Amino acid sequence: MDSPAPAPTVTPTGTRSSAAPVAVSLGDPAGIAPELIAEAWLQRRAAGLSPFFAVGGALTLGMAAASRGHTLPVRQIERPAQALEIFEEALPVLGEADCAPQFGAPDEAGARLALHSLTEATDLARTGAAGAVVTGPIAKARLATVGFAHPGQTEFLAEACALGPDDAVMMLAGPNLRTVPLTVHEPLARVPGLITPELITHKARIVARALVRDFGLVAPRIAITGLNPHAGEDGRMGEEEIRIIAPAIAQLQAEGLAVTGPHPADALFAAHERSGYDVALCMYHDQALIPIKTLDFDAGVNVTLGLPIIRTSPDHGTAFGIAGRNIASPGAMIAALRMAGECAARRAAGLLP
Ligand SMILES: NC(=O)c1ccc[n+]([C@@H]2O[C@H](COP(=O)([O-])OP(=O)(O)OC[C@H]3O[C@@H](n4cnc5c(N)ncnc54)[C@H](O)[C@@H]3O)[C@@H](O)[C@H]2O)c1
Ligand SMILES: N[C@H](C(=O)O)[C@H](O)COP(=O)(O)O
Repeated sequence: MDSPAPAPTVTPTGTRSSAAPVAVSLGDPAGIAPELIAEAWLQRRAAGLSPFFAVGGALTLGMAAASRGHTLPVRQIERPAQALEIFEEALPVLGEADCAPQFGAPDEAGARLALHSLTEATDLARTGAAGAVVTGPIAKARLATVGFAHPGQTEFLAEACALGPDDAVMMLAGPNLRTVPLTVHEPLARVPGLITPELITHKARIVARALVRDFGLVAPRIAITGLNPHAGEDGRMGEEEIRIIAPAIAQLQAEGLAVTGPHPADALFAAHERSGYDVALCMYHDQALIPIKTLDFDAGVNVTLGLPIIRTSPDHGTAFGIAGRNIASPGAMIAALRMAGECAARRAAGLLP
């Protein structure tokens, strides 16, 4: 692969000094999010986490911690800023919305609490009362039953920030890899019709800007995949690469971005290829998410690029099958909290435009 030199990075200083605490939404309370939020607070010092607070769910969080054999000190707060004062002693919880979940058995009350917590946490980040929002995983089909009309939280956040759905870009980031799905929660049969040069250039520009602003890369290298086997093999296995993807890449290169491709996706995630780029822009959901969840499941973070606010989430879902059983690993939740704190500190320090 055509591999430019590694992009230098700018590192923020004082990543624990973000002015406002991080707001955490509960996700589906019957899933693993509450126990992992509790576990992350218990590990806050060793993990070096910035202060955070949960939006609602004091009882839920206590029950979730108990399912892992912990007694969790929880303290109600009335304003986000109070989280900074008490974070060392107790897990701050803002608001009294709650339920008594049966772990592994999602219900309507839980879906309503999840939606309320997500909405409130997002609002707090939008107004600046929270420095970032970390969202617990939701089951989209269950939230749809209580009025959630979006394919996922990414599109919900875009609308809450008065942006179009394509202006909020999903990136999965782990220690070994960053990937972006160009098309996201779409049936596979629709994907070829959704891939356009405009969508590729639009999302690639958002990715490049965000990797500079929020991740401190100086000149991010973006590898763009093909859609078809062998990136179309010169048109013998599909023409999207020739008609759509290559012209978009040429346009981005003309703008001075460090973009390569279209790359055959099958080999792009091998170790020797990964050192040649900072992010892979892939054509559809599973092309992007299979490699990262295979390589980095326990430390993978879903981060939304292009928003005026910072939003991260663990890469996993609700995992109802293991909720409340002291099995779920807190690694990705801790990584999401850490990344939110670091990105908030970068923006607060104004290191980069
Ligand atoms: N950020 C989000 O909101 C988000 C992300 C992915 C999936 N989901 C939703 O979650 C629901 C379940 O999706 P799924 O089953 O495809 O994915 P999942 O991530 O919930 O589970 C996949 C597998 O990984 C295991 N697993 C998940 N998290 C784990 C952890 N922290 N430690 C150990 N094992 C873990 C599960 O037990 C399961 O075997 C769906 O409704 C989906 O929409 C939400
Ligand atoms: N596509 C994501 C995944 O599989 O991990 C996930 O569904 C989360 O999407 P939102 O952040 O848009 O809810």
